[in-house]
Amino acid sequence: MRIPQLDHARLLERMPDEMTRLARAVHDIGFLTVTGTPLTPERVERVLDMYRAFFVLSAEQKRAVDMAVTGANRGWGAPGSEQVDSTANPDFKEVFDCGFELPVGHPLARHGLGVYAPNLWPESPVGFRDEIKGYYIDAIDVGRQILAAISEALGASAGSFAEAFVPPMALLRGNYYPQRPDWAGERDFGIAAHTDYGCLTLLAMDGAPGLEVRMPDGSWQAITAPPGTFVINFGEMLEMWTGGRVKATLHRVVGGPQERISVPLFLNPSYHTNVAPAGSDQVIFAGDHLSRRFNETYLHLKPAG
Ligand SMILES: O=C(O)CCC(=O)C(=O)O
Ligand SMILES: [Fe+2]
Repeated sequence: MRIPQLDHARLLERMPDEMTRLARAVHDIGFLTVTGTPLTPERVERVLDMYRAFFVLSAEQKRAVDMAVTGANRGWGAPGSEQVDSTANPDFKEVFDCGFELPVGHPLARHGLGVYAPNLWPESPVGFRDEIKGYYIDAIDVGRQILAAISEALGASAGSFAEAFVPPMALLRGNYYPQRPDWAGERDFGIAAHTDYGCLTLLAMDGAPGLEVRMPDGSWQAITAPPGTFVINFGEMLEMWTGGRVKATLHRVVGGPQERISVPLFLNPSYHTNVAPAGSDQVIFAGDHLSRRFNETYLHLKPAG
């Protein structure tokens, strides 16, 4: 089975064969690639270069924006700061996370919610904040367009979906994977097997190999994409919300001889969106699910004890 390759323009035009392929991809594999979005290869290269220039800074410099001394997940996450699989060791990747900042006076701002925590921006590299923030905004738009197409492909109205993402708890991450370390054993991963927590992940990467997807037959299939092609997958909330019609698929990075940078945009709905199966009488707030998963996986957010 192959991971389907879709075209953004054809999805925007709602071309029937592309919509059918989309509906199958979200259900059967839960992974696909998309080309032809407004996020050009040159733009993605610039974003990758910015993250690369940040990650090569010394640990001492990066510590100025270390999320570990905050109560949230904004800024730098050192190697070993996240454990996405409790049966594996903490991941050897390092990350930089930024998220949605609520406008001053927004009703949710009063609650000091970690999922809308203020961003931490490094002083170096120059231009980092503008480049990354700009990409964050535009990547959310592309993610929303793909979600709208999915909602229509599944027979729901795209409009009813859209308001659930205002304001989004979207998180943009830069992942840096060094070469797989000499000391790494069988429980050590760049990122251990996990499902993403939210709805849709729009994942850019530098073209180096590393990502593996758990296929329906249980095998791990390698996938890579050049800048400008996006790997799309789905998270736990969308699987719940759609009653399993969209799959949240396991994936991992074992790591190899080549270092690697990837940039996932995790598109999550607004805090009070009910992501319980549509039509059920359960209530599961998106913000509660996301906070719980953050608290389980970021070592500095784990409750003591
Ligand atoms: O690096 C990758 O390709 C995947 C990253 C990932 O799965 C994640 O950050 O959730
Ligand atoms: Fe992931």
